[in-house]
Amino acid sequence: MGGLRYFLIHPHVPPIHPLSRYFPSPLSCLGRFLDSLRLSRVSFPPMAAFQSDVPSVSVHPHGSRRYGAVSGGSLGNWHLPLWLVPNRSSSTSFVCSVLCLLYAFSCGPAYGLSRSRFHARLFWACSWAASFPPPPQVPKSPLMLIPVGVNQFGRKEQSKGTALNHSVPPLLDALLFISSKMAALIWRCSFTRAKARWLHQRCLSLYNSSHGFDETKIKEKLAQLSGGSIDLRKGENGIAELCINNPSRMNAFTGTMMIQLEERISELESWQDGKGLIVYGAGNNFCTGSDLNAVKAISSPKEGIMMCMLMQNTLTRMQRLPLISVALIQGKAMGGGSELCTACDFRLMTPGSEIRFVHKQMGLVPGWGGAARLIHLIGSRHTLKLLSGTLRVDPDYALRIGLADDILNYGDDRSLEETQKWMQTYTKGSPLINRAVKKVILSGREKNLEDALRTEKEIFGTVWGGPDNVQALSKGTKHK
Ligand SMILES: CCCC(=O)SCCNC(=O)CCNC(=O)[C@H](O)C(C)(C)COP(=O)(O)OP(=O)(O)OC[C@H]1O[C@@H](n2cnc3c(N)ncnc32)[C@H](O)[C@@H]1OP(=O)(O)O
Repeated sequence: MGGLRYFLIHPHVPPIHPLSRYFPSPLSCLGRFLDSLRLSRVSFPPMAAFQSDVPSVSVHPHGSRRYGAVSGGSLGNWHLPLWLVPNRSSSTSFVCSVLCLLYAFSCGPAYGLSRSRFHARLFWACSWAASFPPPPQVPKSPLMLIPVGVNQFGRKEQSKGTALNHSVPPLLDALLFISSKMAALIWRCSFTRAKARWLHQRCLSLYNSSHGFDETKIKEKLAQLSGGSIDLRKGENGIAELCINNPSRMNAFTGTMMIQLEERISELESWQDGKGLIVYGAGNNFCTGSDLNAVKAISSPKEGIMMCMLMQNTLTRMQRLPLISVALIQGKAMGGGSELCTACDFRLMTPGSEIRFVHKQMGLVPGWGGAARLIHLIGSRHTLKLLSGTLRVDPDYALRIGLADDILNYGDDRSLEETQKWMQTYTKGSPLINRAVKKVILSGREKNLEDALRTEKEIFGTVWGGPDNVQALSKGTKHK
């Protein structure tokens, strides 16, 4: 056993990039896995900074007799300890080299270096280092990979180093290129997935553990307050129907219903064929807010805030679905129920129905995001009237102040069918184009002008030359 064949570049500096807070596990898992392969890991103490960007890599036996080592030089101002891979079979070594590169590539961006700068530096230093020979005890191997290392001893040890004249096997370059490409590809895929998860968590939701939101704990509590259900039916026409189903309590939200609502919204988030969503209540009432029994059971302010965070997260995610959403309001929409209807894009009211923000009479203010959303819908003056006066908002009044978008003809079971018809005008065309429309509205509503314009451009890019666009052009569509 003797001699270095591969080693891994492992940034030693503490994570500084914000993303590294959210992705500790893939990197550390890979690191731990590499450790488990019993590679020799050499960690140099952190250095202050390298003065020069010029790499000076020297090759010399270092540390142990069993492992050759290469150290010294500068990779920007990075301090990079090494993992040394002793001689193993070619296949193990190859897998190790891919893992090492994967790790190195993953660490770069996570440690705050842009991808292109990191790659450029890595390759530059690698090719520089590769032009040096392996330590004398290392047998020549076509699979021998990148001896690169940077540490504060680099310069000191250069003089001690054994620089040998040795040309790199030409195959090395090719293998280095292929394995680095493979590693980059794997890294890019995993990073994209992780990024998507991260965006989903951080952007669609409002609260996470960094805000003191303990989702598991509040869900455990809510799970004890059972009754009712939230039912989802995804139609083949791309319109989903979400039913608040607890008619014996006028569709008031129990704890389990709050949990189920979040689960249904997750389902809708991954429904790629969806265009629209109708939210309605079972048995000719919309929803009368929190189940008063649940309100009593979670009466401590801390738990109340947690419940409020959960519901705000869920309703914000509902509002941010790429689906055109409509609240069908029959009977009563009261308290949290009135807040729920403000999280939809449109509100349709049946004759005799009412929306009422009764919170003040309950010694509360809206907590599911209803006040903030209502101000966006009808302005702060009308919102103040509705909240402070706990006014009954009938369909005419709602239409007048812009809270409702239409009054339906039927107040019974036919109202759902009528809502489906009403939706047709707004959900014509493919899911792709409908979702794109909703996305531009969302970005325009939630982002500042510059960011919204950029997002609009990106969404435009997803439909320009797309199937709907091509079809419209080939039909010679005229807008008479
Ligand atoms: C941040 C969220 C804050 C909140 O949402 S706080 C909750 C706000 N909601 C309320 O306060 C509604 C209280 N309920 C009422 O005022 C009345 O029940 C309501 C809706 C005007 C209907 O009155 P009526 O037509 O006379 O019918 P009723 O009172 O006999 O009710 C029928 C059954 O439904 C029940 N119910 C209605 N709303 C409920 C609720 N939110 N929680 C728990 N149970 C509720 C009510 O208790 C009654 O059940 P039961 O027949 O007595 O077993």
